Order: sequence, then C-alpha cells, then structure tokens
Amino acid sequence: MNLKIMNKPQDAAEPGTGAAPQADAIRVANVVKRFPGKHAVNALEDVSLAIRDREFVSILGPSGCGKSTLLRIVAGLVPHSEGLVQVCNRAMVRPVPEIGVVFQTSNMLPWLTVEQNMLLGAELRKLPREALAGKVRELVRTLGLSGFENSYPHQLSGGMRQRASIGQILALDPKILLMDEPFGALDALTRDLLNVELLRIWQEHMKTVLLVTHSIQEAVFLSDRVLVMSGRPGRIIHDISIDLPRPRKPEHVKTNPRYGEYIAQLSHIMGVY
Ligand SMILES: Nc1ncnc2c1ncn2[C@@H]1O[C@H](COP(=O)(O)OP(=O)(O)OP(=O)(O)O)[C@@H](O)[C@H]1O
Repeated sequence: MNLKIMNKPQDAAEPGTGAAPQADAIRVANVVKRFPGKHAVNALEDVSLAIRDREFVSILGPSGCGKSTLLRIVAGLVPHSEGLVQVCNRAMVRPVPEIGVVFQTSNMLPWLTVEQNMLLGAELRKLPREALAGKVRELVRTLGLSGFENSYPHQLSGGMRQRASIGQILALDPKILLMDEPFGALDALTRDLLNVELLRIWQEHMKTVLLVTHSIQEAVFLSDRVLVMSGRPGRIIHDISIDLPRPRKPEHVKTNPRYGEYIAQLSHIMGVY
C-alpha cells in the first residue's frame, strides 16, 4: 500500500492545471484553545488548516481531542485563545451568514411543523417569508420529506428529523456547512442513505463542507481530504487526500480496492487495528 499522506501547500496552483489556486473558504492558522478555570483544559494546540471553496473535508480524531471545539471556533460560536481564523477571507469573530452549522441532534423547535421550522431562519434574519417559501418547498421534496411538511418533530423518525434540520440550514443557503457528527445518532442504514443524500446536496448546491465524524468509512466515502487530529491538546497530525472518483456511489466506492486501503490506513493511524 502506498498512499500519500500530504500536507498540501496552501498557495499551490491546482495540480496539473497551472491555474490560479482556488480561494480558501476557511483558513485556520496556529490556533490555540484553552478553557480556563479550576479544571483548565488545553483543548487545541497550534492547529492550522485551509479548506478551499467547495472542498469536502472531514475531521477524525480520538474522543475529547477538540474536534467539536475546532468546529465551534470556525463557526464563531466559541472564541479561540491564540491564532487566526478566517472565513471567506474575513477574520472570524462571530457567527456569519456564510456559515450554517448542523449538530448531532436536531435544532427543530418542537411546537413548530417541519415547514415552519424551515422558515424560522428567515424570520430570525428578518427576510420575507415568501422569499424562502419556494425554496423550502423544494427542499422538502429533495430531502424526501414530502407529505410531512405539516408534521411536528415528534412525529418524525430520527433520520427525518435530521434531514429536516439540514433543510433548516440549507434554506438559508450558506456557502459553508459545518457538520458536527450529524448522523452519529442514526442507525447504519439511515446513515448510509443520508451520506448519499449529503453528497448529492454538496454537489448540486456547490457547498464547502467541514464534517466532524467518528466514522472512518463515512469520512473516506464523503471527503476530498481527511484530517486526523492527535489526542488532546488536539493538533492536525495527518492530512490525507482521498483520491476516489466522483460522483461516488456506494456500490462503486465500496468495491474499489483504494477505498479499503484508505480505511486500513486510517484505522492504523487511529489505532483501531
Ligand atoms: N465549554 C467548555 N469548558 C471547559 N472545557 C471544555 C468545554 N468544551 C469542551 N471542553 C473540553 O475540551 C476538550 C475537547 O472537547 P471537544 O468536545 O471539542 O472534543 P471532541 O473531540 O469533539 O470529543 P468527542 O469526539 O468525544 O465528541 C475536552 O477535554 C472537553 O472536556
């Protein structure tokens, strides 16, 4: 097995094209995060990464290494202690409309229907409801929620709730999706189906995605690159390009010998076997 572990030079031209480099959607440079207090924690140490426009990048790492903290810092939800975070070339200090965040559990309000939840963002951002109504109808259809527009969250399955949560975020059309274990609470079959759906959405809507996951298979199936973090304080210790053809269909990817090699390589790095 001879797979490359690479740290892409961030200012390099696109390989083989000689073209100007694509813009970075996210740039993190030398970020440190300390949680002060009686039980002070050094969560992140000298984390640097760059994610290009429309790239799909996953982060893997041992439990407690700071993956969610890193994602929340990029989202502007948690301040960093040192270093620089830029989103779309602007320093990140607070949440911005270019970023949508999907968490492991649904953010839906239980007293609102699927459609009302998806329209909620428009109200919070003081956009006219009508501007979003058409888009929400289309999202309901493409996310396989037709017939459930008027259902309440408790009337949906876990997978449907998570699809609706993704719809809530997509309704606002962020350029960048930050996803923290979005399918972690779902059964394997539903997770696989939503992975395929996520790839379709990513391709159709040309988003940049940064995904935190515990699943090596999910990371390899979805990503252009997989970043691996060390134990706490978290640092990026591997940056692995996933050279599998797109569009990716499970039946093609999972029978591709390179898929197995990436899984084996990452399992070895993660100490799974
Ligand atoms: N608000 C906080 N205050 C203090 N410590 C925190 C806070 N948030 C996270 N931490 C600590 O920072 C470290 C990293 O936590 P984080 O949730 O980012 O890890 P993770 O890699 O996402 O973990 P997991 O894979 O288990 O979800 C942990 O030791 C955690 O206890």
